[in-house]
Amino acid sequence: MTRVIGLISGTSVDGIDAALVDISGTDLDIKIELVAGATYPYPADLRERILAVCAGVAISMAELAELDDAIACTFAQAAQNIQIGHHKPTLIGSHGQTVYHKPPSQPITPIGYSLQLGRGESIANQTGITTISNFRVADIAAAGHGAPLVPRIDAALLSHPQEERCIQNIGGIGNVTYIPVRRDNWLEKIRAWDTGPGNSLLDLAVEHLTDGAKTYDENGSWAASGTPCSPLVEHWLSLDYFHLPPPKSTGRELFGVDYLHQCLQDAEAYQLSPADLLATLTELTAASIVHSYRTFLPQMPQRVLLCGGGSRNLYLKRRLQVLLEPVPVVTTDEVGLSADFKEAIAFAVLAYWRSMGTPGNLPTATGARQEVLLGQIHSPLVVSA
Ligand SMILES: Nc1ncnc2c1ncn2[C@@H]1O[C@H](COP(=O)(O)OP(=O)(O)OP(=O)(O)O)[C@@H](O)[C@H]1O
Ligand SMILES: CC(=O)N[C@H]1[C@@H]2OC[C@@H](O2)[C@@H](O)[C@@H]1O[C@H](C)C(=O)O
Repeated sequence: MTRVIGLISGTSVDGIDAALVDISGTDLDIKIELVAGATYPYPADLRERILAVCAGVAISMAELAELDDAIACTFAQAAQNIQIGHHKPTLIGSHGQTVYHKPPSQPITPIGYSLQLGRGESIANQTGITTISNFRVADIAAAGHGAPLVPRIDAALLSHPQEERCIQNIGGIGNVTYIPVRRDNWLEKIRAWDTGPGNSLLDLAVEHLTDGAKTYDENGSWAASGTPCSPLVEHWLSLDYFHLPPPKSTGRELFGVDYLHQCLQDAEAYQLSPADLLATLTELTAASIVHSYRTFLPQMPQRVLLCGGGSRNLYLKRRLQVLLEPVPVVTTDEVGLSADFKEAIAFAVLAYWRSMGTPGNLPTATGARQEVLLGQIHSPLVVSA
């Protein structure tokens, strides 16, 4: 058994999800136990700086270096905090903070680009624990998107001998892993891609409507008091991304501030109330997820398992249930895997696999030419007495 810490801050940039996990077994036959999980919010000024960079604000190289290390410090602090009261882990898997993601586009740029800040060498030195980071670069070097990487962990932890499942993460961005029944050549039949916006546009809209007083629509109650505007959703669904066949990945570069401004402009013609606007943006998330299943899956799954912060949005969950009828929609908690900490657990597992020489990507998910080892290993400095 190996005790590992998994760390990630996702595209919502709300804070660092940390999971302390005991892992045993090999490759897809692993067992995990979540010993502790916690979210450590970013200090407000650091969050603002990250969001500005994500939105394309220019910074100098010196500022970039400073930001990289400020993020590494908060990640190292999260790793220190999650260990309190527990035996020390031997490994950290840190995703870091994505600040830029450009998928490959054939034939112009066959190699994509994805930048995660919060350098692993700094986390290793601050914690005294070997840290694996930069998980996306090896997949990108193999002509993959470098995302989504969680599908192989979904396959290991959530596949089923009799049930076809979709695992739907709803973070800032949404992503799905379709897992056929676990038999024969099931691994080759897994499909995965980023479905489009998760909470990113909703969060930005709530901030805009409340002048920054609120950052998200708690439980989806505000949207639930409105009505979605169907013609607008139909119009938004005509965006190229939703019709692009997988493998595909996206980020705040597409579904960020500029896209929301376009949505607000489109909405003016319909004179929507704030609640109607939020209901319409929520519907875009739900409809784009379901549209992508109906368009790109070999068949509809027997069950959908939700995870990520958006699984707490009860209105969004209800809309998904209605659009997916008769497929049941539940959360991964209901099958024993934490919906809040699944991504952090995934980076603990990726670090574990890297330490054992096991590949972490699924070429059918990322489009990479082959399976590759993911992550760069950073040993802590040995301080001589
Ligand atoms: N109780 C709640 N009600 C509604 N929405 C919620 C609730 N709790 C969290 N969320 C939403 O979930 C978001 C955070 O989700 P999560 O932490 O899964 O995203 P992320 O990991 O940053 O993104 P990604 O998976 O794209 O990298 C919040 O920004 C908010 O929009
Ligand atoms: C570049 C990047 O950070 N992508 C994230 C983002 O957030 C959700 C979705 O888009 C997913 O593709 C990915 O994260 C998860 C952890 C993944 O790689 O599976």
